Amino acid sequence: MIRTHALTKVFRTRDREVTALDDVSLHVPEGEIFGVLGRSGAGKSTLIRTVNLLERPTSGTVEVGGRELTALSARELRAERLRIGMIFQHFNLLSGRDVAGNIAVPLEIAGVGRAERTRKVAELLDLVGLGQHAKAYPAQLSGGQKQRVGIARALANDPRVLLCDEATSALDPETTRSILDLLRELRASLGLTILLITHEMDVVKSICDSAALMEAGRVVESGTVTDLLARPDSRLARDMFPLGLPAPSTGTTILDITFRGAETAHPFVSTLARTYNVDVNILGAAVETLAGRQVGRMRIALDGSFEDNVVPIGYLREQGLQVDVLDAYDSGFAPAALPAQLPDAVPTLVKEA
Ligand SMILES: Nc1ncnc2c1ncn2[C@@H]1O[C@H](COP(=O)(O)OP(=O)(O)OP(=O)(O)O)[C@@H](O)[C@H]1O
Repeated sequence: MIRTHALTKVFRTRDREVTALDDVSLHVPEGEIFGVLGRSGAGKSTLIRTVNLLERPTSGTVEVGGRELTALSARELRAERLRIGMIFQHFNLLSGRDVAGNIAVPLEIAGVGRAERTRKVAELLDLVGLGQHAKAYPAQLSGGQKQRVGIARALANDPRVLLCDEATSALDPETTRSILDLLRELRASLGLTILLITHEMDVVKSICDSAALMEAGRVVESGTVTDLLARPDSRLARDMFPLGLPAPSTGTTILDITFRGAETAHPFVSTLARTYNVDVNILGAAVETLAGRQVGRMRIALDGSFEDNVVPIGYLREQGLQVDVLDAYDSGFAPAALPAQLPDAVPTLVKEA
C-alpha cells in the first residue's frame, strides 16, 4: 500500500547540510500496522512527512495505493492527499472550534455539503467514542479525547492510509493503551493501513505487525516483528526483549532461545534438564504478546563446551525452537562462529538418547 524507493532528503541551510533521509526504501503492505522507531534526529518525522509529500524528497519516489505521489501534479496530489489521514503528537486542533467543528474541517476543504458533513461528523464521533462531546472545545478535553478528535478528523475523508506522528507520546500509559486499542480496532473495521513513528518500543510491541529502526537517516533494520525477534543480532528484538547478559566464564555454552505461540506453553527447560541430566542456568527471559501471539526469548547457560552440548541443543531445535549459540565470552548478541545447522547425525543421536 505504501512504498518508498531510495528516498533521500537533504536540508540545506546557509551554513550546513543535513541528510535527514538517506536512501530509505520501505514497503508497508495493505492492512498492516508498520512502526518506525529511532532516536531523536534519526529522520522519523521527515520520513512520515515525505510519505504524503508535506516534505518533498530530494530524490526517490513515494507510492501510496498504487499511485506514485512524487509524479503527480499539484492538483492531483491534493486529491490523493484526501486519501491519506494524519494524526499528530500535539493533536493540532483548532482551539476556537468545538469537537464537531474540528472534525468537519477536512470535509469543508473537500467541498462536502452541510447535510452530508453533519451526517459524517456524527458517524465519526461515534466511531471514536466521543458522541457526548460534540459541543466541547479542545481546552475542555483530556489528552486522550483530543487525540480521538484528531483521529476522527483524519478519517473524515475515508482514507485508506493513516499516518501517525508520535501519536501517543504526549499521553499517559493508560490513555496510550486506549488510543492504540482504538487504532487496532479501526484498522480491522476500516481496513486501514497504518504507518506510525514512535520512540516508544511499547507502541511497536503492542500494535505493530512490522517495524523498522532508523539511525542517521537510514533504515538499519526492518521486518515483521516476529521475524525480527528470531534474528539473534536484531537490535529491535534486543530492545523488545532485554535479556540478562551472561557472566563471562569458560566451560559454558550460552544459548538464546526464541519461541512462539504454542511453544511458549511447553516446559522445554525442565524437560531438557531431566532428559539430559544437565544443569540449566536461566540468565534472562521475556515473554510478550505481539500482534495477538505469544512470543518470547530466553538466554540459558549449559555447563560444558558446544561439543559437549550438541545433543541437548539438537533436542531444543527438534522442539521447533530457534536456538542461537553465543560465544561464552561474548557479552553482546552476535552468535558465535558455529555452524548454523547441527551436523546431520545429530537428530539421530537425539532420537537414540
Ligand atoms: N526543516 C528542516 N531544516 C533543516 N534541518 C532539518 C529540518 N527538519 C529536520 N531537520 C534535520 O533533519 C534531521 C532529522 O530530523 P527529524 O525531525 O526527521 O528526526 P526525528 O527522528 O523525527 O526526531 P524527533 O523524534 O526529535 O522529532 C535532524 O538532524 C534535523 O535537525
